[in-house]
Amino acid sequence: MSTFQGEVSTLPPDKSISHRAALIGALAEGSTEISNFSGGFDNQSTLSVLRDAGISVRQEELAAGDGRVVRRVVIESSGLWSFREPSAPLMCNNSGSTMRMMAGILAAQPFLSELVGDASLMKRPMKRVADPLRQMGAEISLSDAGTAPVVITGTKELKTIEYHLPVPSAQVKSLVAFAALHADGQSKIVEPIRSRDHTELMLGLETIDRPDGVREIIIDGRKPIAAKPFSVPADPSAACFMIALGLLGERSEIVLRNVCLNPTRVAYIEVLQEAGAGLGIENVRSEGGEPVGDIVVRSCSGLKPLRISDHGVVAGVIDEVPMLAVLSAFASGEFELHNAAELRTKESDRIDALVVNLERLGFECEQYADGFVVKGRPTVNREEAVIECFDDHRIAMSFAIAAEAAGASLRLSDRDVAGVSFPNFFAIIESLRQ
Ligand SMILES: O=C(O)C1=C[C@@H](OP(=O)(O)O)[C@@H](O)[C@H](O)C1
Ligand SMILES: C=C(OP(=O)(O)O)C(=O)O
Repeated sequence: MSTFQGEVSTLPPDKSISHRAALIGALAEGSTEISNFSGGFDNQSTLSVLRDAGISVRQEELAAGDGRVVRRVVIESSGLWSFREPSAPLMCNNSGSTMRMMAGILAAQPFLSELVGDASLMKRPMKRVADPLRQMGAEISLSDAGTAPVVITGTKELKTIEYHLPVPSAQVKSLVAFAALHADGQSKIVEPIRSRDHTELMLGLETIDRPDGVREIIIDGRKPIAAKPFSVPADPSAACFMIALGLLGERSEIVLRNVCLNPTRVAYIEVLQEAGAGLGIENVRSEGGEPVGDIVVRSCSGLKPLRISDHGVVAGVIDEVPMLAVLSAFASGEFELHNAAELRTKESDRIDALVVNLERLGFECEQYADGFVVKGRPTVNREEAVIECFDDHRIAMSFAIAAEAAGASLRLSDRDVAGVSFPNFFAIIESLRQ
C-alpha cells in the first residue's frame, strides 16, 4: 500500500463544460473568451472540428501565478450560421461529445458535412443523433449499423421539435437544443431522467420541473446569442480518480481544489459517502453559474461494497462507474451494477472491459445485459497482469489507480489514452506519492 498526500490545483478543466463553451462560442455573436479550457484530446478535437468548419479559434497557454499553465481560447463568430462547408470529413477522434453535439449544429447549416472518428468512435451508436435531426428536417445518413460516418445535408429551414429523450443522454439533449436554436419557433425537450445540465445553464434556457419529476427544457429558436466569457472549473469526473486514490491509499489525505460540484455531476460523491467514505466538501461558491468547491479525501479502510441500480443514480454516475467498480472491488471485494446498458455504448463496452480486466486480476465476476456483479477475489493474481485499455481513457485510469493504491502489479496496454480527458493524470499521482 502506498501513501498519497497533498493538494491538487491542476486537475483538468471540465471536459463537458469545455466542449460546450467552444460550441456555444461558435453560435454566439462576437468574441467568446474561455479561460481554463481543457488540453484533453477530446476538447482539442472540438476546437479542430470548429476550425475545419470555418470558425475562427485561437488558443494560447498562459502561466497562472501559482505555477499552473492555463489555456485561454478565443472564438470569433457572427452567430448561428457562421459555419462554412468543410472541404474534408470532420475528424472527431475519440470524442462522442464532439461528434454528437456538432451534428446538431451542422444539421442547421445549409451544406453537406461528414463526421468521422477513430476506431472506437466509429463503433458507437449514432441513430440517437439521426432520429431527432431527421424529424427536424435535416437529411442524415449513417452506416448500416447505425454508426458513423454521419453524413449531414443541413438546412436553414429546420423545423421546431418536441422531443422526448429515449435515453438519458446529455449529448442527445444538447444536440437537439443546438439544432433547435436555429429553428423558427419554440422547441421543447422532455427529459424523464436527469442528465448533466451544463447546456441549459450556459445558454440560460428555461426549464420546468414537473411534479412527476420530469424536466422540460424550452428553446426559443432564431434568437441571437450574445457572446459572453466562460471560465471552466476542474472536472469532477477527473476528481473521482484522485478520490479513489486517496480512499484506497494508506494514511492518505488529498485536497482537490476548484472542482465543479454541479449536482448532475457529483452523484458519485453521495454514493461513496453512503458507503462510508471519508469525503468532505469545503469552500463551496458559485462561479459562472456552476457550484464550485474543494474536495477533501482521506483513506478509508471499511468501505462497504457499492451496489448501483437506480436509473437516476446510474445516469448521475455514468462516467464514474469504471472507477467506482474498480474501487469497490479492491476495497471490499464486491460490486454490483444494474440498469446500466448505456455503458456498453461508451468509448469501449465498459461492462465487458471492466469484467475482462477484473477477472485478469483474480476477481470472480458475472456480467449480464445491463450490468455485472463482482462476487469476490478467490485468487489474488500476483503475476504481472496486463490491463487491456480498449481505447478507453476511463478504463485505463481506473485500473492505474487501483494498481497504484493497492500495490497490485499490473501493466496498462496503453497509458497515453488517459490524455483523452486527463493529460497530467500520471504526473499528479507522482506529485502526491509520499
Ligand atoms: O454531454 C456530455 O458532456 C457527456 C454526456 C455523457 O454521455 P451521454 O450523453 O452519451 O450519456 C457522458 O458519458 C460523456 O462523457 C459526456
Ligand atoms: C463517454 C465519454 O465521452 P464521449 O462520449 O464524449 O466520448 C467519457 O468521457 O466517458
